[in-house]
Amino acid sequence: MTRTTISIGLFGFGCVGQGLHEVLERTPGLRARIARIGVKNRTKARALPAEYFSFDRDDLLYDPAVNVIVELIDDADEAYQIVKTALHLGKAVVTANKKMLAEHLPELIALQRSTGTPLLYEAAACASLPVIRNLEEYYDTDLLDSVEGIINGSTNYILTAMHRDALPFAEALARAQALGFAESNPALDVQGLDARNKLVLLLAHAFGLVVGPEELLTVGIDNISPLAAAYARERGLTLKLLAEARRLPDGGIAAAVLPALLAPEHELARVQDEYNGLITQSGFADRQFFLGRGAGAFPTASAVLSDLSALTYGYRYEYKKLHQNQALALRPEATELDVLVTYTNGQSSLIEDFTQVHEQFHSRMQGHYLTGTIGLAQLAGAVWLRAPGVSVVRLPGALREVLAAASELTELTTR
Ligand SMILES: NC(=O)C1=CN([C@@H]2O[C@H](COP(=O)(O)OP(=O)(O)OC[C@H]3O[C@@H](n4cnc5c(N)ncnc54)[C@H](OP(=O)(O)O)[C@@H]3O)[C@@H](O)[C@H]2O)C=CC1
Ligand SMILES: N[C@@H](CC=O)C(=O)O
Repeated sequence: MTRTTISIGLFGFGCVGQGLHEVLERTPGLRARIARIGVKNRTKARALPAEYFSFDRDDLLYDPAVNVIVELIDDADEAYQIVKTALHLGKAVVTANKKMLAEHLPELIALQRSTGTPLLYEAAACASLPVIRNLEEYYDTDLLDSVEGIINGSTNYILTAMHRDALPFAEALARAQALGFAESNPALDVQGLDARNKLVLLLAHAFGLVVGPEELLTVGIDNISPLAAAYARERGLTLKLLAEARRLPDGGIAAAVLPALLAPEHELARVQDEYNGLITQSGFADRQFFLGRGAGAFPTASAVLSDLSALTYGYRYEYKKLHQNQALALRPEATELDVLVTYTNGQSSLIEDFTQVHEQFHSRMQGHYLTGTIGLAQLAGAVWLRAPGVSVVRLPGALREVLAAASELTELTTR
């Protein structure tokens, strides 16, 4: 789309939709105007005159004056219908809906190709951080080794408030909701599912690997035990929710979302409040660190604005790495990691799933913990992982290849 004037059919006038309205008012350089706004609740008071609003999606989708659909609603199923219809109608789409994208990515990529219509979604991963376009355009896939980071603003806000301000979990979450950072269903944030949905997008643009969200091991911050928190505190480690995707030496990819303990000098340990931080590691550029606000009305709207601007010069995702990497696959069975597991009585057999146990602690009052090395596939399939009273946290260190680790060990013992 290379029109100079964008006429927007905007779906959603909540935190991000209203943020976009204000951002557009204050950005006269971009010739974009909101023609109509699709919302759901007929009785809600609105900050704009009633004639702007419609409760029928077809009023926007089939309006010949609308040439771009911006989808900013909190209902992933309805969003999917809107986006699909818009692409079929040849209307460019900008969306921030990572749940909808992660659940339908293969179909939406195919649809962009068959209709020749662009679908941009920079705001859907890390809000204000320009990660998608960077991963898509800047890094050659052969040189990119890993992306790892804090990619959910609400959980980082909650963990910061609990650690720095000593707020209880429920109060910290309530503040994240009041500030507009959390999803309408905050379980998506605290259970790690929002980070998982974003990781699906990062995998596609970083490595050309399209996976279903359910293929990624995901553990949130809703189950961190007091014993795990005490373990971190006593050792001066910082708890963060991390998403990681890493190329293995055999060419496969290891990826997961897990709470993790970080040494205080780690860049990500210093990412506070709703900020996100993403580290890329690549062959020649080496280690790079992106930092910025990962949630909120204006930071998210700024990414939507950037996509709108990109549409005016004909930008679209080409998914180049997807074509280069047809054989790439997730390899959880070839990956291991070090974890801390805290548990209550009756779960002691979980020790059998570990390839190495480093430490064990048992207390009738405080519960039990062990630290050790476990395969990613083993962890993902463990029945005890979701059992009441069990809490799993990654220890410092990357996801790594099982065979490489084993051969390093042999090398060490034969020296
Ligand atoms: N908040 C943030 O920081 C970020 C949010 N996002 C994503 O942006 C999207 C919007 O989030 P946010 O603005 O926070 O959500 P809000 O809950 O603040 O607003 C949701 C909006 O969607 C509208 N809506 C819901 N269902 C429908 C429907 N069936 N038809 C039409 N309109 C509907 C609501 O209408 P009504 O006004 O009538 O209730 C409301 O205006 C989500 O996908 C979210 O994941 C992405 C990055 C950051
Ligand atoms: N709920 C999300 C909003 C932005 O994507 C988050 O907290 O990161």
